[in-house]
Amino acid sequence: MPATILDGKAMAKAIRQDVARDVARLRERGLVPGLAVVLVGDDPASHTYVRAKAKACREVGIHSEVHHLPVDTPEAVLLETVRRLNERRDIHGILVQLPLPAHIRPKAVIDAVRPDKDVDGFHPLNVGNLAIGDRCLVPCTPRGILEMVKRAGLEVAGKRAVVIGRSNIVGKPMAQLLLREDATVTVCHSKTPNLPAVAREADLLVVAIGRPAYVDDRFVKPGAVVIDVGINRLADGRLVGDVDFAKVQHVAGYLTPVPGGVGPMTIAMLLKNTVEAADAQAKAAW
Ligand SMILES: Nc1nc(=O)c2c([nH]1)NC[C@@H]1CN(c3ccc(C(=O)N[C@@H](CCC(=O)O)C(=O)O)cc3)C=[N+]21
Ligand SMILES: [Mg+2]
Repeated sequence: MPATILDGKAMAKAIRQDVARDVARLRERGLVPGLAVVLVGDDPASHTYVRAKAKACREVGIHSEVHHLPVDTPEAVLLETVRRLNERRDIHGILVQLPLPAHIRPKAVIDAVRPDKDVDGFHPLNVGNLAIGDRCLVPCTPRGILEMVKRAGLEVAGKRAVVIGRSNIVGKPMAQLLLREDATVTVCHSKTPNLPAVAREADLLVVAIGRPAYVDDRFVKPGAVVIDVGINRLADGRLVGDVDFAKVQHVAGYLTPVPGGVGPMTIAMLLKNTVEAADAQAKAAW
């Protein structure tokens, strides 16, 4: 039996409708959630994502603004931009689009964002609070994946989860979230011996390694839930994930497509994080 496809596009649409309702309620109280996206340089993929984020904000009633800086912007100027946004009462979420040009230290920039406006969940305070299990802003992609799994009615507690990839943006926070949901979690990476055998233990397999169609049917236990975080643009313009969809669809029980899987959920969670940040900041101001 072929895998059930987890439709991230449809789920994200439903979430955006929920968020629109939440925004309307905040607006009735005179609170307009505001998101600032800072984009340095002219990377075409980054521009596409930033446009998608702005459109999503517009559709749910979140104020959004894009601060577009030239590729040769000094780090100090970027830091000053972030600090000005930190101090604005009308901006509740700040996202500095990654990757940054090589002359800018991403850590300096991530550390400069006020933790309560850090809608990416990348600041060390949010990372630490996620690990401890305290209140925090959770990174959008892992949060979107968990939301997808729950909306599909799939159980996480007690399951074997394997995460391939250990980035600070996806792999590590994904592992923390799954652990918090009582999964038994293994994190694998390029130095893991016999990766297919380890992956094959998973009831829930999350793939975020950034290699097109790397995970094939040998990595997948029959019936497993397979989440493909990859977005790889091939030379012919096609967008493919890190999972070989054609092969894995015959083995997996559930599978996310690319496009239309994790990507739209990431944007939906950015909207949710922005609304939650606005709500928390308004409460803190009382
Ligand atoms: N500070 C920061 N935060 C991020 O969250 C962040 C970032 N930097 N840098 C880049 C990555 C990538 N990312 C995506 C979001 C949505 C889609 C998405 O919606 N993709 C569509 C297709 C898009 C297309 O067709 O190109 C889909 O999968 O269906 C993809 C990728 C957020 N990122
Ligand atoms: Mg996707």
